[in-house]
Amino acid sequence: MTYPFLKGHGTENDFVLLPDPDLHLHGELPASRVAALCDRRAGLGGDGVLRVVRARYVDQPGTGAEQAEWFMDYRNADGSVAEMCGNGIRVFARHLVTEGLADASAPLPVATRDGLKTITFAGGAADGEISVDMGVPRLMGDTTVAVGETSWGAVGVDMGNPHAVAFVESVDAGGPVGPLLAEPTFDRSFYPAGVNVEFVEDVAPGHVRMRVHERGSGETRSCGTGACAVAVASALRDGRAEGEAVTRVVDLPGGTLTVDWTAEGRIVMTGPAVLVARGETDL
Ligand SMILES: N[C@@H](CCC[C@H](N)C(=O)O)C(=O)O
Repeated sequence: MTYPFLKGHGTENDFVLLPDPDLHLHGELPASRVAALCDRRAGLGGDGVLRVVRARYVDQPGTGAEQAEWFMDYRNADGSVAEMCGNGIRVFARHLVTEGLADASAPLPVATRDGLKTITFAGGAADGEISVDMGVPRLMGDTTVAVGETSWGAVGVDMGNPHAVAFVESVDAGGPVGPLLAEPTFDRSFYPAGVNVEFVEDVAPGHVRMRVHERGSGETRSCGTGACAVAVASALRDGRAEGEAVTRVVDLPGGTLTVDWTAEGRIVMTGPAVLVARGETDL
């Protein structure tokens, strides 16, 4: 039996897409199959899997499925389930528009485990940058993270999924953050479900640079929810007032994302999304 797939990325955070509109193709999609697909040597390779499902088959409360035609079923590379993926949802939207399953000229609602997200296509074009209303961030308070013997204070930000943002002198792999081959140490009572850890360096006012170690995927070239968490932590550190609109340009190893914190308190992330391949797999 073979299954259709596509491959795509958003700022080099890369995904295997599994079109499965009527939930016939991939069954339960066990963690072992996700991990096999994401394996970079024995599989297709990816930081995660995006299963494309019609929202009417989703009966989990809180997904917004009743207001959307499509549900993004996101899995990390190790097969674990995550609530939300900021780069993934842009790639998911690119796929829908490219296949004629959605219209780029209108806002596109997509159901996720973190609720309904609304996507807009720059200039209504099917091939431009994509913006996602990521909702209202939830501040979790202060915590600490460590790499080896070096620890930093960090800010907890919930973007639907959990983040710890640490400001550091330099994010270079040759510095204290290092190559991030292993998961940073964090407070498991603060993050009982694990955490995505972002290390951030200032570049210029309103402009930062980051690296990320993702829960369930290891170090990735980019993380959309992570960039949003970083923008929130950076704006708060710089004294953002309640109701003030601020923007952060966030450089990641795989590209640049722009994050707006609106006067209404919502986070809007903008960036590219690219489809690079399609085929069939028997994994
Ligand atoms: N790369 C994603 C985040 C994917 C989920 C994350 N690893 C988690 O487990 O919370 C993004 O672009 O947001």
